[in-house]
Amino acid sequence: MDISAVDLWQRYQEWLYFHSGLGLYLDISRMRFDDAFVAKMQPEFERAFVQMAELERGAIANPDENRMVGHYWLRNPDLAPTPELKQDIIQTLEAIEAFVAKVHSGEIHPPNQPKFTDVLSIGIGGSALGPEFVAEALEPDQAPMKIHFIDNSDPTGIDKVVKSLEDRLSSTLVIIISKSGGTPETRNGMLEIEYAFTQRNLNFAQQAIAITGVDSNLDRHAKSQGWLATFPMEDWVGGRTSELSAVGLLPAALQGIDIREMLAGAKEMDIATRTPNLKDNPAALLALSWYFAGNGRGEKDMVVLPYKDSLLLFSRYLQQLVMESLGKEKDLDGNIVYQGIAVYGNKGSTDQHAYVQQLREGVPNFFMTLIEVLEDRQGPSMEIEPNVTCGDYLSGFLMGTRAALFENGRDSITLTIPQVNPRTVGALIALYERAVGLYAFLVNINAYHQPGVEAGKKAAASILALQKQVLAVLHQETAPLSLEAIAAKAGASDQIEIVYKILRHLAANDRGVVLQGDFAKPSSLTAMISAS
Ligand SMILES: O=P(O)(O)OC[C@H]1O[C@](O)(CO)[C@@H](O)[C@@H]1O
Repeated sequence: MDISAVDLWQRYQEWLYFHSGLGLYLDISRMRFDDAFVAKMQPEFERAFVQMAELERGAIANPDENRMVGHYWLRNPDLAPTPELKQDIIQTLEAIEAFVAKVHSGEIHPPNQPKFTDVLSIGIGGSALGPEFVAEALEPDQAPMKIHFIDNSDPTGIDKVVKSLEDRLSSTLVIIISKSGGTPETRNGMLEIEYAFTQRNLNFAQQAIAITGVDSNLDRHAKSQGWLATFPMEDWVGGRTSELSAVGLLPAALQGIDIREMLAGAKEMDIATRTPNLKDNPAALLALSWYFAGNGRGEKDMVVLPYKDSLLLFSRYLQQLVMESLGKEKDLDGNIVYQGIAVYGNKGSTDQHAYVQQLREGVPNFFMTLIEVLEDRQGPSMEIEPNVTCGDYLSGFLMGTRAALFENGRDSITLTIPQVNPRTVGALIALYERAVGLYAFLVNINAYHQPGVEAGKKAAASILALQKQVLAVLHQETAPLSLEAIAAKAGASDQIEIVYKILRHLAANDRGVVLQGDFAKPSSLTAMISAS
C-alpha cells in the first residue's frame, strides 16, 4: 500500500479512536489493512462480542478448569452473576482499605516497632508482574511504604533483597501472594524469608499476610500460624488478570496508590470495550490489528515501546497476559493450531539505540505498539535548545520511529494517554485484558488456562525427586562411582545427562558431593560424598 501524506492524514482521522473521559487515543492508521479485510472480520467480531457478553454474564469460559472468568466484575461488582459474589467483591475491597488504613496509622504494627516501613511482596507470574508494573508506574514520591519484590527461586536475588532491607526487616510487612497456594518459587521465597526472620529473632507470623485461594495450602498455613491477615483470591480470577483483585490492590494501596482510581479507570475502559461496534471499541481495534499483523496465527511479534520510563514494566506485564493467554497448542475444538503472539519491548527512546536497527531494516517479523504519554513531567521544563525541551525530544523520537518504520513497510499502533496516573494505568490494564479476550474468541482458543506451564512444573518436580535418589545412592557408597553407575543404581539409566547436571550443581555448591575427572568429558567423571 503506497499512500500519500494527504491520504495518510485522512486514514489517521478515519481510524482514530478517542476516549474523552480518559483522554486516551488509539491510532491504528499505520496498520496497512484494507476495507476488504475489515469487512471479512466484521462477522467474526460480531460473534466475539456475543461470546464476550456471555463470559461477562458468568458463562464457563474456562472449560478445562470449569471456571467462570470474572475479572470484569472486580471493577463493577453489579455485574457479578450472583448477589453473593457481588458482596464478596465489595467486602474484599473494604477489607483491603481497612487493613491498609490500620497499617498506615500504626494501629497494626510489627512487634517492637511503631509502624511498618516496607512491604516485601513474594509471588511469581500473575502474582508478581501486575504489582511490579504498577509499583514502577505509580509509586508516589512520598510513598508511606516502600515496596520490594521476590519473584524467583534465585538465592542470590533473595539475598540481595534481604540485604537491601537488612535494618528494616523488623518493620517489613511480608505479603505472600499465590492463587494456588502451592507454587514452589513462592513457597521457597517464603521459607527463605521466614528463615531470615528467625535468624534475627524476628517473629515472621506477626509480620506476614497472605493473598491466596480460600482453603489453599497457603491459606491454611497462614491461618494455623496466626499470620496478621489473609485476603482471598477468587477462583474466577486468573493469575494474569488479577491486578485489580486483592493481588494488585493490596500492595498498591500500601504504597499509597489510589486504588479506587485504578478501578474507576478500568471500569471506564470496560464500558468502552463492551461496545459491540468495531470502530468504537478500542480493544476490538487492537484485536483487529493483531489479527491483521499476524494473519490470525501470530506470524508477527508484538513489540511494545512505551516512551516513558515509568511504564518500563508494561511490556513484561503484557508478555504474560498475551503469551500465557494466547499461546496454545489446540483450539477449542481440539484442532492443533499452535497459536500465540510473542511480546517483547522495554522503552523508547532507549531501545532505539539497541534493537530498533533490526526492526527498521532487518527481518520484518513484528508490528510495533508505541505508547505515548502527553504530559512530559509535572511542572515546567528547561530548554535544551531554544524552544526545545527534553520531552520534545522524546516526543520527536517516538514520531520519528513511527515514520521511519512505516516508510520501510513496518506497521505500528500508537496508544496515547494524557498522563501516567492510577486511572490511566487501570484503563491500560482493562484495555489489554479485553483485547486478549476478544482476540482469543476470534482465533477460537481458551485464553484462560495454561496447560503448557504445568508440563514444566511436573518435569522440575521429577528432577528434584531424582536428586534425592542420587544422593541416597551416593550415601550408600564409599568409593567413587561413575555417572553411569549412579544413574543405574538410581533407576534412571535413561536420565544420565540429568544425573550429571544434578551432581555438577551439587558439587558447585558445597553440598557434600565431589566430582572428579576430566570436566570436558563428562563421561569420565566419578562422584562421591566428600569426607568432611
Ligand atoms: O498465583 P500462583 O498460583 O502462585 O501462580 C503463579 C503463576 O503461575 C502460573 O500458574 C503459571 O505457572 C501463572 O498462570 C500464575 O500467574
